[in-house]
Amino acid sequence: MKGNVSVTVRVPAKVNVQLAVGAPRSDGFHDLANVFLAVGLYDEVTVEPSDGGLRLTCSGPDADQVPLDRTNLAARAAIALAARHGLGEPGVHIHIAKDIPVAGGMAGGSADAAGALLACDALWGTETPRDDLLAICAELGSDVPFSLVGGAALGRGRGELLTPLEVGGAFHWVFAVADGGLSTPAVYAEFDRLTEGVAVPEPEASPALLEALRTGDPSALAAALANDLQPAALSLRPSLAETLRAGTEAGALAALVSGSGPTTAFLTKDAESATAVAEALIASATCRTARVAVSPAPGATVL
Ligand SMILES: C[C@](O)(CO)[C@H](O)COP(=O)(O)OP(=O)(O)OC[C@H]1O[C@@H](n2ccc(N)nc2=O)[C@H](O)[C@@H]1O
Ligand SMILES: Nc1ncnc2c1ncn2[C@@H]1O[C@H](COP(=O)(O)OP(=O)(O)OP(=O)(O)O)[C@@H](O)[C@H]1O
Repeated sequence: MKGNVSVTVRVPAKVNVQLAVGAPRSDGFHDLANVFLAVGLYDEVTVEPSDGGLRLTCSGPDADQVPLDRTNLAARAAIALAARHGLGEPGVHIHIAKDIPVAGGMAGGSADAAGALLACDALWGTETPRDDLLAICAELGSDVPFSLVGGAALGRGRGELLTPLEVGGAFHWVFAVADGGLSTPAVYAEFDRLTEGVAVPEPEASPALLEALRTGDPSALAAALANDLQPAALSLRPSLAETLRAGTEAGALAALVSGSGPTTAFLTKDAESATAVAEALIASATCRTARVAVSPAPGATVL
């Protein structure tokens, strides 16, 4: 074990620039072609030794929506890592400084899990091999491996089998944060309901989209953005259509629901346009707030 220092890890949010969803599998998950892009909105996870067993605290504007018991994904990550090394019940205080919208389709809980895992590994000096960390991430949730890795990646299987992707430039985004969250399982269930009786094709990554990422071309990426969960999120939250329209009318190149929503994402041509779209979205009163962010962002990083 290393000394009594604290360790802080910074972890990005994500947007799915393509989310192709297949038919439901026998284990209840869906096979995906999930093109993840990490964006520069971050949670920070700090861990330090605790005499009182596992303790969790959270700060930030949405902190009251974050569970502070063992169901929190960050707590589950610490418990899983301790078990992997036979350390028993972890004596650790985990603090989450939360800036990623909660239940917003931006993988906030997954970010905290990846952050806690990396931070505890550093605090405890357990030096877990990267592949083992990724395997623990995959057990914690389908989005968690990407939160560790960051950048851009294609996720196959249920999203946990990652292939890194090249990104040729910076993309400027606006994220409109909605009031309240959407449950990810509920959105997948709505996808199943809406596609009942329809032959759902095998999910495939779009070559045009991968090329747009590779060349860093925002107009080409805007034309290729696609989210198969968007009709389901709109069905559960019809008011999101107004937010999408407000951002498009304000000059965004393209608009889509982020993952399972209800956060909506707007790709813009540059930083100046992103600021203008964010201001217009706030003025439209079709969202709680709007945030600008640049991608790609690095994965979980010890500060
Ligand atoms: C919508 C996305 O955020 C896009 O990246 C992810 O697919 C969701 O990933 P996540 O929140 O890490 O989801 P998990 O915690 O693994 O699974 C939660 C629930 O979402 C549904 N789920 C998730 C991933 C997947 N490939 N198929 C699914 O059907 C299942 O009902 C599952 O029980
Ligand atoms: N560390 C955490 N931060 C936020 N929510 C958490 C955390 N751990 C568990 N949860 C629970 O998970 C639910 C989903 O929160 P989260 O912010 O991860 O959603 P999300 O961003 O929509 O996830 P995804 O994009 O991966 O589907 C919350 O409503 C909360 O009850």
